[in-house]
Amino acid sequence: MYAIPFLDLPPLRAASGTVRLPGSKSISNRVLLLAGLSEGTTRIHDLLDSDDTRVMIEALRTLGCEVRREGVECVVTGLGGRLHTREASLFLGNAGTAMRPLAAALSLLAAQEGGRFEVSGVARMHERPIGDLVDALSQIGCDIEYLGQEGYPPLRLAGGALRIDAPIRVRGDVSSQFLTALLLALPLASAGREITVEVQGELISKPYVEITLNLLRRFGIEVARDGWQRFVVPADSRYRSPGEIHVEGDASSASYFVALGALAATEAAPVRIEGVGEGSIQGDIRFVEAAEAMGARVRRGPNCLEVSRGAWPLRAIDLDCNHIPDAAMTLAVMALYADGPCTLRNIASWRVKETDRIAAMAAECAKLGAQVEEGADWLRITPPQHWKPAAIHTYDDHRVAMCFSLAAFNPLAGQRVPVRILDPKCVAKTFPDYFETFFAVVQADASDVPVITIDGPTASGKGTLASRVAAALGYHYLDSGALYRSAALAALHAHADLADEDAVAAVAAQLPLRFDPPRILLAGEDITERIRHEEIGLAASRISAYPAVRRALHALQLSFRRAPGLVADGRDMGTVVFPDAALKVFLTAPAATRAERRHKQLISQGFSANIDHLRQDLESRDERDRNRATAPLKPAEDARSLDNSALSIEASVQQVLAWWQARRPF
Ligand SMILES: Nc1ncnc2c1ncn2[C@@H]1O[C@H](COP(=O)(O)OP(=O)(O)O)[C@@H](O)[C@H]1O
Ligand SMILES: Nc1ccn([C@H]2C[C@H](O)[C@@H](COP(=O)(O)OP(=O)(O)O)O2)c(=O)n1
Repeated sequence: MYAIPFLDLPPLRAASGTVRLPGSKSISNRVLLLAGLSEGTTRIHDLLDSDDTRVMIEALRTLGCEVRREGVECVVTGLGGRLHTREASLFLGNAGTAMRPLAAALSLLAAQEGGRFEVSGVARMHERPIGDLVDALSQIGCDIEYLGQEGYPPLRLAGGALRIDAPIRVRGDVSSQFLTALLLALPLASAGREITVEVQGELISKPYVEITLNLLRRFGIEVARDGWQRFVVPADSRYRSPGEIHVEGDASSASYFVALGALAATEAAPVRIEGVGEGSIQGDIRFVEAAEAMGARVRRGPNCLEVSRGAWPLRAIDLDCNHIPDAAMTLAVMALYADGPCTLRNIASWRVKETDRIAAMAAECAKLGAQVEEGADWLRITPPQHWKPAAIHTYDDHRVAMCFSLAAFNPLAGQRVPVRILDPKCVAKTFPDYFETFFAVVQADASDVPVITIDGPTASGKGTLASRVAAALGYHYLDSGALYRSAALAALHAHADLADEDAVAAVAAQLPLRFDPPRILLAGEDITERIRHEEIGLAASRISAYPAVRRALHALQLSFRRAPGLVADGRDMGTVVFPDAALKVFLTAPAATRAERRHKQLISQGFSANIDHLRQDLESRDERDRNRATAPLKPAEDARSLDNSALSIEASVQQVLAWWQARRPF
């Protein structure tokens, strides 16, 4: 996960490959709650592991459920429909799928058995309405207090006395989650009586209610419905664990990859999405039809989709999006690539989600250069004439962050601007590895992928600086010295004569190296520590003077240049390997300082070392690296020099980041 302040996406041109979706958030949290209320044990396969499921699991544990992770499975031993704890405070983050149904279930249980619970969340959760649910529960005798603003969490669920003698009325036109919460919880109060729920107003987001009914059925409860207006929970309903249950991939998360295919994949090399497909119970699967209307070519399989570009530019649409409220946000970004203005209608529920999503999508699309109009429940987007490099604010809303990754495909619309995603870690709500998954299936032109080079003499701190700058930017990291060291070690293993340039180059050309950061494997053997020995450093310095060895390692070094970007350290990164790097740094410190640093470093790693020998070795290495004929150690003409002898590591990192920021267009 990218726990960094921003992530810059370079201009992207193509996409292809396979994506395995994380589990659906809506299904995961419903299944967790139902398993938690059931008697016995439920083994859940493919449960989503994200912020929202974590708060649900913590809440269930607090209430006395046993929840165990067994590898990728999650095993829940439920409460059997009765309270085990009569008082608790539950913190539910920003998870609407935890707040609403837990508030309903705990109000009913507290009213029946006596109990006192408080439910709260992050600041945004306290701005998300819950009054309609509280009203419905109050009608039947639940005692619920608002602890902050009326109509919003936090709540105290303080008991009461249930009287259910008439249909329970609940509004369905703000959020379908209120109805879902009631349907999930009311079986708790069904002893000796059936319970009817009547929806007031036109029910929105019906497919989510369908998921609820479907999962209740899997847990033994058959709710009857009359259209979308009346629902009847049978008398004496009991939650019965199905024993095992599989969670589908998240259909809303699939939307980004469907869009990716529609924008940038060919039919011969489509984007393949595994985890949802034909027969999915999630409403957002119908996003696929909207994408097809815009031009996507989609092949559906039982548990997969394959998507490629059909029409180009995409076709503009005017669509009622009520049935796909979450996935429809993705259409707003696809609209940037359409052949005219796109209008998304009937999306009032966007205003009460993680953020006001209509306002957010409008503001951020406008930053990219689109013309945007919005109404209470609609949004119209006209594609940009000129795309602008924009820093996309994400409002702590995972979907805003994921949607705008698609804006990086602007080269397909004739532009070439990077896109900055602020606070990228907000995707953890539903898809912690979103960007890693995204980068694994997108391609950029190498020349569009930014490179920062850090060259300098031995022990100047290049590796330390470069790896930290890479981590701060979410970029890949190339330690080119490690390649020369690995080649030297491989040559020694192969008993090659280090004086024989051709023999060493032959080994270097066939290096069975694998990078599994921070580990380096040579033919499967972990050589991470081994190559740090001084004798390997000296051997590396020797063989690195051979032009044939340098040629043999050239392509391997270039292959590290992948989206979103690269920080490379070595001797000739800025002069030879990446001459077009966007920022070049030449790092120095006096030999005495460097010898001291290396000495400390080796001692702390448990190696013995003599500082005078180290200094001599270091100076002779500098000498050889500087004076060799091919790719000698020297600053590139356009490099910035940094003498870090008086700088802390952190100060050097900040200096390089400041230089970098000054070159970015945001
Ligand atoms: N700016 C700095 N100030 C003090 N020590 C540093 C600084 N940069 C790096 N070091 C220390 O110097 C040692 C050598 O750094 P390293 O990154 O391995 O150098 P190189 O990759 O240039 O050989 C490490 O122990 C590191 O922690
Ligand atoms: N781009 C590079 C990187 C390293 N080398 C050579 C020169 C160095 O003496 C060895 C080992 O490099 P490395 O960066 O790991 O060495 P130090 O940690 O700085 O001592 O490889 C090179 O010639 N070109």
